[in-house]
Amino acid sequence: MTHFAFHLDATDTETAARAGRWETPHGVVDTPAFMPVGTLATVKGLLPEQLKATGAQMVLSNTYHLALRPGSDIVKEMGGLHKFMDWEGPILTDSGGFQVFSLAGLRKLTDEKAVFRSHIDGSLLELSPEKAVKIQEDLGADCIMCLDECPPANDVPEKIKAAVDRTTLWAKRCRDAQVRDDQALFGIVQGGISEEMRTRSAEGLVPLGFPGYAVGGLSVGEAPVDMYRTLDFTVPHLPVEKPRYLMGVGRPEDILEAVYRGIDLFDCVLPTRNGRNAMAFTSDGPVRLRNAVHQRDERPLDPECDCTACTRYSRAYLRHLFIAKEMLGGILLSLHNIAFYQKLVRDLRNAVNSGTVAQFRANQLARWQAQS
Ligand SMILES: CCCSCc1cc(N)cc2c(=O)[nH]c(N)nc12
Ligand SMILES: [Zn+2]
Repeated sequence: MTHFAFHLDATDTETAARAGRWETPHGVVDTPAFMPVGTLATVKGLLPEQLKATGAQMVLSNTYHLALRPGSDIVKEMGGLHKFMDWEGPILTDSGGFQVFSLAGLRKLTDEKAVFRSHIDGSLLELSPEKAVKIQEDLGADCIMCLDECPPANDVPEKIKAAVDRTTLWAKRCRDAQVRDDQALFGIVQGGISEEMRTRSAEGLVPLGFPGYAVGGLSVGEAPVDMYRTLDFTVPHLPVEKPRYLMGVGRPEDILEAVYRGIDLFDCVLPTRNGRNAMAFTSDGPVRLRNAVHQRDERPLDPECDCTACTRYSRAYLRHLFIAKEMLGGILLSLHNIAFYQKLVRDLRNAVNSGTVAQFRANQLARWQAQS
């Protein structure tokens, strides 16, 4: 693995927060980093140059969806994901397991593989560790994920344990199935909200020597306090010198709390999904643009934001676009929300470098809570 290096530039003195740089074959990722989700090889409604202008360096795509449509073979024939979607920066793909459990009609799950029905045409498909790696090698992302089993947060302990052990078994098979040497394969820690099971999962995965580790199995319905407590006893088991990725998280306050606990990488559909639904994250909390209160409001959405939506348009105009069902509304608000998340992680990086994370967290939470 000659193409990756993670440099820890600063670690906060009072908290587990850190700031670093992750070198990948398609460029450097400054951490903490937020990765916009482009499930079907597009961050919905945004051109790559618009995305780049927000400060986003790395984006996500989804193995399950792309394998079903257009097919990883076609993406490979077109030159791989970077060329296909014209994104020059680093790309991460998920392994597909999470979507098989959450989206597809799971038909059969054994240690060997998962058999499921496509949510598109109902055809019977199967996903094994070896197949998940092969699909991600064909797609050509820089960072790929092991096939894992993510149980519901409130599943019974025996099922959480079984998912941990299957995830470790599958991680070994994924590592042994790799052919390319220019992709970083991450192990995914499972274990629900149980300290014993999280420890079991980390102690099974860390000796396998992955170049980075993801914390999976969270943001699946557990209470925020349970997510934060789980991070408190999971992150210390992960190697300090390797990147840590918290999957599917989250709200701005969740990212704040997770950076505080030592997480480096994040992805979440909230900025783009909420943007398409007229909900904006701002420095003073959420703003719902369809609300009549904005009808004659000439102020910008967020005076502390320098994105296109906030520098060129009023709240009145943004509300008009949504009421008129104009597609520009969803585009502008997706752009703004991603710019908001990029500013949040940028401010957090600066707070780590200046040793002020605890103060930044207290001030930010007070400001957001004052509005809710
Ligand atoms: C493009 C989607 C990226 S993150 C999806 C995701 C989200 C959440 N919340 C958990 C998991 C998980 O436990 N395992 C896997 N593979 N993926 C997860
Ligand atoms: Zn903005």
